[in-house]
Amino acid sequence: MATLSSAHCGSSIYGNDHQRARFSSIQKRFLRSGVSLLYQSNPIRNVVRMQDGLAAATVTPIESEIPLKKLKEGLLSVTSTEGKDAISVDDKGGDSTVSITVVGASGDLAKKKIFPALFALFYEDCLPEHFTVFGYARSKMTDEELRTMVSKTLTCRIDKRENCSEKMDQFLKRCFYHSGQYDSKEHFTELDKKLKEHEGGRVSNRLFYLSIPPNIFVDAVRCASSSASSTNGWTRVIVEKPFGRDSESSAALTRNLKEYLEEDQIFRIDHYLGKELVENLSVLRFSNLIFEPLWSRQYIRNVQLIFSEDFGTEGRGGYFDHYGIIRDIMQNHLLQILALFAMETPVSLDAEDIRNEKVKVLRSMKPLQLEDVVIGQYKSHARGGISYPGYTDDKTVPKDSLTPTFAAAALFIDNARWDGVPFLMKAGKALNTKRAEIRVQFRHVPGNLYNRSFGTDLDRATNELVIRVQPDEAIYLKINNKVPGLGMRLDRSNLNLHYAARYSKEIPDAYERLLLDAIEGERRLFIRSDELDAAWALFSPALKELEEKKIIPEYYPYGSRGPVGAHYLAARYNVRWGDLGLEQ
Ligand SMILES: NC(=O)C1=CN([C@@H]2O[C@H](COP(=O)(O)OP(=O)(O)OC[C@H]3O[C@@H](n4cnc5c(N)ncnc54)[C@H](OP(=O)(O)O)[C@@H]3O)[C@@H](O)[C@H]2O)C=CC1
Ligand SMILES: O=C1O[C@H](COP(=O)(O)O)[C@@H](O)[C@H](O)[C@H]1O
Repeated sequence: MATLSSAHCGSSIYGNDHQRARFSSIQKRFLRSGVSLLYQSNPIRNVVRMQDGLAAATVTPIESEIPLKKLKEGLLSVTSTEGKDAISVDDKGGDSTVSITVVGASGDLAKKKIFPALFALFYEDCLPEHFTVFGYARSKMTDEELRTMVSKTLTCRIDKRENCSEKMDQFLKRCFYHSGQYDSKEHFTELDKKLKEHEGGRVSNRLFYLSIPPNIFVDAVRCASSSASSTNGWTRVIVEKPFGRDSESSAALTRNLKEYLEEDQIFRIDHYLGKELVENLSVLRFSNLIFEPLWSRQYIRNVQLIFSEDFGTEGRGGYFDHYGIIRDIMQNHLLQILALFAMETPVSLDAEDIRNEKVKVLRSMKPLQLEDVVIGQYKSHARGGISYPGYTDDKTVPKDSLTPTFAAAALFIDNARWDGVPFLMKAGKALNTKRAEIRVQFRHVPGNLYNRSFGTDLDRATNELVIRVQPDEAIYLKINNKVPGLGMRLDRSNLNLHYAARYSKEIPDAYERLLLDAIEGERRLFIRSDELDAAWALFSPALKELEEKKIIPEYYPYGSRGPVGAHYLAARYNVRWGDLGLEQ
């Protein structure tokens, strides 16, 4: 019997019923050929994967009596295309390899996030046995210089420091560099040659991470797909945002990418979907009976999605000025959270089932109305003897720029569950705090016996569920509680799940989860093209109007709480921002 060893990298999503059912049908066919498989949830080590109607399994036999006569090196790889009802046995011998090419390796995101995430996966033993990392960019660098650059950004987890430098050395030895233009097929052909050398004749799987400015996405994809695609394994491309700047440009980008790639090869990344607490949203809601019955207009008064940073656009003003905060944060990160929050129960945890539900929510929403948006821009401010620059003080930003660095918006979902419930978003740079959170404010308790204890301010008495995505991850529920003692005094207290106190394990960076998923072919946390279209349809008209009418943003001092207009907007819907209370 073939057995599979267990590990910790894959997620239990692979163990859902639907996938188990598919696996069991493949298992039966295996049995006919004299091999039995055990279902195993870890897809990397055992390479047991179920994806989009395609199920694939690679099994390393441990017991010698397994009848795998026709296979070399004890490896069996089987793929089955659902629907076509076909199983092909691949007996090439040798296993597969994954080559990860970071296109734009000299850039900020590559250094800050991608290489460190790859190292963390390596450290955790989550990368396949045979993998290579290639940096690709125009800058001239040797392999050694890339390694030196990368090494400066690597850290080991606080809870895992053993063998740290040894592991870093091992990882760096797997990193290589190729210098080339993004629009040169010839240069990608050279890369292909190098990749092949490292792949050593194994089945080659290739992941390209486009960490470059969006205007060169299509050039890079054209060249990579024609000159450096895998010929016998998969080729996938991770595309970074921005995916266009409105409906038209986004559709054009999708069209152009699809000239060279199939939709299932495109992994549009929204790193907020890789954050631990965003991933936990569905778990919280669908696996706890106490929440799901409350998850509707009947009990929820409003939902707030809040993002704030306590620094400005420093260093990224050139990019930012072309997009602004609505495109940078709201149309993607906050809207994705909203869709996950508000979707109906998916048929299963399969990527397509989840994404189908997200699209339905997005398509049920009313496009954002101009009167439901407030925009702001930070101005310079001196505090404690330090002077903080205004947005337009950045040399890469035009002095007369009207680009919003802050926005608040009210959105509505026109469906039976959410009719009339305001979903308020607020996002800003250069504010007084750094945080991202979801706040769910519940309705007042009808005929509350204890109303007298709260006076006229009933808002103070309503329950609020806060999911603090970052920093210092937590989920807490504000409840009314009797202050211990002989009297009858109530206060507001928190039932608090504070991650640092509850879990000793360091929370992985979002990019780790997403890179691992892309390697595994798990698409659940990536944006499908119809989701993207629906997301742009909500924001494009208001964005166009804001720009055409040259609406002047409300100026707010660097480090403040942002424009007061945000409060008026909330008040119009009878809402008070939850992050501004005395006890938050
Ligand atoms: N940085 C961040 O925090 C985030 C970035 N992103 C997205 O990720 C992608 C990469 O971001 P980031 O690393 O900041 O980008 P960079 O501006 O640092 O660009 C990455 C690399 O692309 C090359 N490059 C830059 N400008 C041009 C140009 N005009 N023409 C050709 N090549 C160019 C440079 O490499 P070389 O000159 O060596 O070829 C550069 O090192 C972008 O799409 C960005 O929007 C998304 C979220 C956050
Ligand atoms: O996508 C982006 O996200 C970052 C914030 O990401 P976080 O994980 O640090 O919260 C933001 O600074 C940047 O402007 C935006 O492009």
